[in-house]
Amino acid sequence: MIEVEQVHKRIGSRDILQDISFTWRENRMYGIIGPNGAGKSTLLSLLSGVEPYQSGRIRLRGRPIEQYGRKELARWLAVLQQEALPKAAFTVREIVAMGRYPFQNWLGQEEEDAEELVDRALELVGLHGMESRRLNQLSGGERQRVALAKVIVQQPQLILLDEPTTYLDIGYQVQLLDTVRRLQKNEGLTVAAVLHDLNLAAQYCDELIVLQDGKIAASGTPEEVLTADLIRSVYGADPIVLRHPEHGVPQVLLRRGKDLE
Ligand SMILES: Nc1ncnc2c1ncn2[C@@H]1O[C@H](COP(=O)(O)OP(=O)(O)OP(=O)(O)O)[C@@H](O)[C@H]1O
Repeated sequence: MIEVEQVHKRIGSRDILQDISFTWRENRMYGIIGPNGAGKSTLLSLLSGVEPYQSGRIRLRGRPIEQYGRKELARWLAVLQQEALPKAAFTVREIVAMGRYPFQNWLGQEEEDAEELVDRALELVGLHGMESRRLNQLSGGERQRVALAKVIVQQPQLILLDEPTTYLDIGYQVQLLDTVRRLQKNEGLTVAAVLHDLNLAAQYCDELIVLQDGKIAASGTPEEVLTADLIRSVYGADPIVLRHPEHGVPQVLLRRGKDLE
């Protein structure tokens, strides 16, 4: 689905990403983790085709990403970014329906019944009944769910999520990631999410990539990657790593400073 080969991204005189290589397959959920400023969002922008890079190669379904037109990319790749929602006072329903733009002809018509898709997406994210509310009348968490519904109506093969759980309380964090994971499994999609919460990353992702200073510090299954040593060396925190009592995946407990004992 995605092949990234020795990609290098420079902004000004700074190397933001260096020597990035990996292959992502269909029907998998990938997590991108790492400290602030490591290059996670930049990597996601490169994969979505909106950012150029200096050297290396990104191939989507065997074709270099540069060869795709905007609309063609949007027909099978969707990015969840709350900041990318329109600022003006559109209704929830209007915004979610905007996810169908790539499928419309120049008259704004399309073959699929978009209304039905919008209804289903609103239902899936629990926003049914709020469809005529305006975006500026919603909380951060509700807006995040609008952004997910807009992604769902796009019916993408690949979903890129940039910190999707920001603004969400723990109940909605689990609900959002459950929805994404169910969709990924039911439709056989590829999903990649930048996540700060290592415990959620371990529970939802098949594989993780750890970025540090623009380079891949580790990659593999959560079991392989989330060790106390790795977390210490990448984040400078000294954690306790346990197994989840139900799922067996690694879970990270933080320790406060020794002087506070
Ligand atoms: N337009 C830009 N101009 C200059 N530097 C930039 C630009 N965009 C990003 N950077 C720098 O590139 C580095 C990587 O940024 P990026 O946003 O990809 O990191 P991140 O891992 O997503 O961080 P965070 O966890 O804080 O969101 C940072 O040091 C950032 O300051």
